[in-house]
Amino acid sequence: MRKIILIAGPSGAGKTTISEYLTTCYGIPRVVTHTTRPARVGETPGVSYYFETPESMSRLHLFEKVTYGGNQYGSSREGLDRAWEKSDLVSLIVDIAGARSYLEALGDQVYFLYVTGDLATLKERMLARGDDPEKVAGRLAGAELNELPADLAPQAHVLVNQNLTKTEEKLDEIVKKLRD
Ligand SMILES: Nc1nc2c(ncn2[C@@H]2O[C@H](COP(=O)(O)OP(=O)(O)O)[C@@H](O)[C@H]2O)c(=O)[nH]1
Ligand SMILES: Nc1ncnc2c1ncn2[C@@H]1O[C@H](COP(=O)(O)OP(=O)(O)O)[C@@H](O)[C@H]1O
Repeated sequence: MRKIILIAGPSGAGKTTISEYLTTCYGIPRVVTHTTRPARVGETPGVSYYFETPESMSRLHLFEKVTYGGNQYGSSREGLDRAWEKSDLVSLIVDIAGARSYLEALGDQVYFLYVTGDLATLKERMLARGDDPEKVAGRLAGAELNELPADLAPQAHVLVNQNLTKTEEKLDEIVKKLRD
């Protein structure tokens, strides 16, 4: 059965690191999402994002959509199917609202990985990564924190990403289980 590893959690928790590990070590592709914002220098269409117009965006079958800074972002059935053509197991980083939409739409095809860590560590990592210090506080409060809601907790596999080697060992076990 085709499956998707949904990766959610606070900023700085290690979602990108985990998604890249899955790609590098297991060839698990990340589902590419869509946006109406212009491509930045160095971004490749179809790799960074699928770059859309509001019109082409409206024709997609979107699981969920958000607007940031006047630009639309969304993940689509089409993008998921394209990733599934490459591999039966794919990953996608989503916020909690997105995770909810996928769990509702795809049920047991979803492996919901909730990555987290203690707030002091997340803050340190974001600053070390070069994030704007003014934005860091915002990302660790309110809805932006992407806390795990109580109703989604039974479906979540919580991974506390502290020691990277231990995290990678857990990911190895997860992939083995999902591919068996
Ligand atoms: N809900 C949702 N958010 C997305 C999607 N694609 C990208 N985003 C989010 O949109 C936000 C802005 O992305 P972007 O313009 O690339 O800027 P940056 O990630 O802040 O450099 C980020 O928080 C992304 O995670 C999507 O398909 N759905
Ligand atoms: N287990 C870990 N130990 C130390 N640093 C880590 C660990 N996991 C991730 N990092 C680093 O922390 C920062 C945030 O990780 P990232 O994957 O970008 O998080 P997210 O995508 O959830 O915002 C990055 O600079 C990354 O290299």
